[in-house]
Amino acid sequence: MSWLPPDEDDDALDAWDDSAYRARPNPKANRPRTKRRPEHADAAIGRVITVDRGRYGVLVDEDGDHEREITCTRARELRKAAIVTGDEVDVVGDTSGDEGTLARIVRIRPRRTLLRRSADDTDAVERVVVANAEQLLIVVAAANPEPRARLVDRYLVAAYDAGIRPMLVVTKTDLADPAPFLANFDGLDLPVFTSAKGEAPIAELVEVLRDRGTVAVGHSGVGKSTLVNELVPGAGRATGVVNAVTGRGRHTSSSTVSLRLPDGGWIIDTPGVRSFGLGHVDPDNVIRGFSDLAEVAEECPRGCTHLADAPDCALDDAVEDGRLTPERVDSMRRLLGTLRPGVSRAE
Ligand SMILES: Nc1nc2c(ncn2[C@@H]2O[C@H](COP(=O)(O)OP(=O)(O)OP(=O)(O)O)[C@@H](O)[C@H]2O)c(=O)[nH]1
Ligand SMILES: [Zn+2]
Repeated sequence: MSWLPPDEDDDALDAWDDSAYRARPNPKANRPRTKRRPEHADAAIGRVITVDRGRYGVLVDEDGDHEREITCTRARELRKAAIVTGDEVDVVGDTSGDEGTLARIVRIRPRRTLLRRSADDTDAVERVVVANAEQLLIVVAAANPEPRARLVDRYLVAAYDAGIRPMLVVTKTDLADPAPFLANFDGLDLPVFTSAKGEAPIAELVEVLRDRGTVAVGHSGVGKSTLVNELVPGAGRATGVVNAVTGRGRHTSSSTVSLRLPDGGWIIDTPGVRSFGLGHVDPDNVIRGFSDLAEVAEECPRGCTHLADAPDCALDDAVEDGRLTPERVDSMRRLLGTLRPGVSRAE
């Protein structure tokens, strides 16, 4: 994991690091660093709930008598390891959380799941989005902005790759009938919720979100923050106005934040993105995100690429006999085409 968020300026962080003085020539300071460093056995455990330019908001003693949010910096020994919202971390130093105090994250605990994306499909460098989430709430609008099945396909691939259970919410059903769009996902074991202005399915969502960590993703302007604000009264997630011409939202929520649900569990709101690169995903794993196709592909010859030019690909037979729609197969093939270098795309 070599990715460092672009807003994390290493030099600025060093100013807070107690080992920064090592940069000055000082013969007496030449002892190995490890000897000077305590093992941090007394470290407190916390959950990262906000990340903002090298500062981490960490909740310690969660659900305990002394639960508090403290502000942390990162220890130099973590080097460039990305610390993301949802990470469980060990913190040392002043963990009182008092005004003006700054503790230090010294370790990232093993992650149970990891949602990742890449800048684009040809870029194998992954960007860690969120750690330890159990569910992915994919939010799309029935209109304004127009829903894109391919973006949802991408989220699904990322979810399976991360070991996270996906769910779909279609908002703005007061503006358009979501049925034609939803037909794309008929063959999937994908829980679907619909939401209209003033009629969000809050009670249903509260049930599926309860006591779990859920990360909400979606294109800018789909109404994700509106939904999060209803789920977490007082969350104050900024909501924006969608440009009537472009259908795009202004970038209103710009950071990834964990919010505690009143009935238990966490919802992690992420900034709206237009694309979700999968350059880090092994092409062989892509089909797992298309579970309706994966089932059929079991009948494929060994080593089948499932691409349009693959001989005897079972996906073609399934389209012919109506078990699969051409759109579904095409959607996966396009995605595979962008991930497999050198393979021509049927665009
Ligand atoms: N008609 C209609 N409008 C909605 C609905 N949900 C949200 N909106 C509007 O859509 C616009 C965008 O909503 P936001 O909640 O800011 O969208 P977002 O997905 O959080 O956008 P970013 O913060 O840019 O990521 C706002 O003007 C909302 O009032 C809905 O169900 N129906
Ligand atoms: Zn095949």
